[in-house]
Amino acid sequence: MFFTKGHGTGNDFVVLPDPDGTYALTPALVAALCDRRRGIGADGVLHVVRSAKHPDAAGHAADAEWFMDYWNADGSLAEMCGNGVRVFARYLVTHGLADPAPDGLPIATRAGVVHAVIDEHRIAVRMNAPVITGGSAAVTGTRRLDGVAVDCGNPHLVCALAGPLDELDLSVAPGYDPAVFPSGVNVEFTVAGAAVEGADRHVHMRVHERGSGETMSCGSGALAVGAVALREAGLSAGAVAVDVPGGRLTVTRTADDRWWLAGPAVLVASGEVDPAALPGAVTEGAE
Ligand SMILES: N[C@@H](CCC[C@H](N)C(=O)O)C(=O)O
Repeated sequence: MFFTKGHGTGNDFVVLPDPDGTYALTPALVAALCDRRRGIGADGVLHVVRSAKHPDAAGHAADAEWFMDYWNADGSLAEMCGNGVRVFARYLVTHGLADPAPDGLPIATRAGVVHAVIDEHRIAVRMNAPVITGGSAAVTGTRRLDGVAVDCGNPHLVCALAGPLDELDLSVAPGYDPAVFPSGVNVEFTVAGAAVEGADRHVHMRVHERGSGETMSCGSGALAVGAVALREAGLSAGAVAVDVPGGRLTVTRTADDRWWLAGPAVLVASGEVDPAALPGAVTEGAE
């Protein structure tokens, strides 16, 4: 299987090109590819397949040629991955599978079609509007933290802290209310930052992702954090700089209610992986 490795602010992915949808990926194969010691290692897999060739995206084929079939490192599927879309767009354009469109390259996801605007260093994605759905709480260590539930296509819980983020132990998954999040949740922990140029708000964030553990960045998580920060500031439009362990993402809500997620997206390596050499000699699903 041919692959490319890429990342957006340290949120890293194995990109698997399969335009005609000949792979039947399995959770075991995805988990083996993402294994950081015995596989390639990544937070998730971006399966690059034509929308028309995948049952989860066939309904979007008229609007978006390409479907980002996103898998978490544990082999679970997710509806959305904001950094993944940006790396996916970089892959399509770099490999001549799509042209950068000035009004945005459409990409189908399980949460609908989003649009990526590409330049040399940054990729901005027009995301679907995040929806604040209410309150809930997360438990980390001995602390119970109130948070705001946000639907970005995938579920998020944004918990603001007074103290430093580096005191949190995110090697253990935070507890959450399964009645509020029956399919699990990505949990963002935030601390307000000092003012930065070009942003109305500045937030530091760490994240524990459903299906991947603590990652260096989460684009949809940054979108959720941006939505909460703008709401708390009483702003109906504005920009939020979100600093994650892997760099900076910018979330912008425009006056006409468009939501943008922007930051770097980089391809770092390409190669071939032998599924038979992966942990558990996973061959099923890799033709
Ligand atoms: N890192 C991603 C989110 C990936 C999916 C998430 N773990 C989930 O299960 O919802 C991002 O950049 O948005």
